Amino acid sequence: MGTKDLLMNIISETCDTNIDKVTVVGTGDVGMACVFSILAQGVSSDVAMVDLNENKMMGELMDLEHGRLFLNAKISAGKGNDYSVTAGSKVCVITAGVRQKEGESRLDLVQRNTDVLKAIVPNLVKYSPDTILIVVSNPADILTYVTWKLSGLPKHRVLGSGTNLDSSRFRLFISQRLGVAPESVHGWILGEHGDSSVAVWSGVNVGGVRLKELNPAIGTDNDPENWKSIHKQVVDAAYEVIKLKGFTNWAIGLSVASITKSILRNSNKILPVSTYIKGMCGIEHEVFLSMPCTLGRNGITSVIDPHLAEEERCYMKFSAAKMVETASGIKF
Ligand SMILES: NC(=O)C1=CN([C@@H]2O[C@H](COP(=O)(O)OP(=O)(O)OC[C@H]3O[C@@H](n4cnc5c(N)ncnc54)[C@H](O)[C@@H]3O)[C@@H](O)[C@H]2O)C=CC1
Ligand SMILES: CC(=O)C(=O)O
Repeated sequence: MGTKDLLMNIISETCDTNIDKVTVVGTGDVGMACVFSILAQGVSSDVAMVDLNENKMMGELMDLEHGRLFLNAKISAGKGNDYSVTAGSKVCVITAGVRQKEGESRLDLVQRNTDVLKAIVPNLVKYSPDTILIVVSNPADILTYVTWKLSGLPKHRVLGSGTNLDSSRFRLFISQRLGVAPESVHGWILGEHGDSSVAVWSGVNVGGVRLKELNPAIGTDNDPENWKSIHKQVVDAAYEVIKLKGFTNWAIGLSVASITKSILRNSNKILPVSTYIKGMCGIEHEVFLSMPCTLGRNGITSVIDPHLAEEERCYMKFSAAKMVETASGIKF
């Protein structure tokens, strides 16, 4: 008898299945920020990772495992392109692909990252047919559409991380002007995760008071206080961070953890994520853009009609037209 047998009497098999399993594809800067936020916040206790760059991924796995004493979670990694490790995932987060270099827009990445998705999405669905897919790779809205097409999954189980991040930036910048906490500012950025995003100034409220009632010109060019510049700050935010450190990762990691948590906890929380919006806001094309969506273990269970002001509706249509134009050139 060995030490283990002398120490313990085995009375049943350990349970190897976890209803909250999450896979993250891509263990670059964004993927690892997602993994770390999900683990550190206890969103899931079973995280699998896949990346073509095997050395980087195994290095990340070992580094995290050395901290398992503090995480109490199972962490696994599929060697090379082995997706069997992802089997049974309730949520799969796709962060693989190229990122913007200084001067590039998100839309510039569309064909390169579409090609990357072709190698990933069928494998995820093969091993986790009941999964919910969250697309983070850029351009996130178009790639969510591509993922939906490649996966064959119903619309409510394919979503993009969308403007959950942009809305976080929006609420932060408003909160900084007002000297309150970001969570006490209620405001939404909808539409594209990117340059044509739509700031819903008509709905921004703090302490139950709509700022538009106090300052009817808010968000317009006629506002002497120029609150509109905050939206420009949101649009410029990623470019500014990329200029300074080469990429963005921490905020998107936290944003993805919050979306994942809302799904796994069956929370019915409403978050701005990228979803199929044909038929909404006068949009007639098959596009994915961010709208306030209710999230739970079935994925997206409802989409809120944001009752946009006329000008905001025009911006939303412009955002949709931009997506259609960019998507029309891609081959997949
Ligand atoms: N939606 C959002 O809010 C945000 C999206 N992003 C996007 O996330 C993506 C990833 O960015 P980073 O992590 O900074 O890039 P990175 O270069 O650090 O990591 C990308 C990883 O993808 C892996 N990869 C490439 N092809 C693969 C494949 N076929 N299968 C598996 N793994 C593959 C690479 O080996 C690499 O490790 C970019 O497209 C970036 O623009 C970045 C920040 C925010
Ligand atoms: C890079 C990017 O999409 C972001 O940080 O918003």
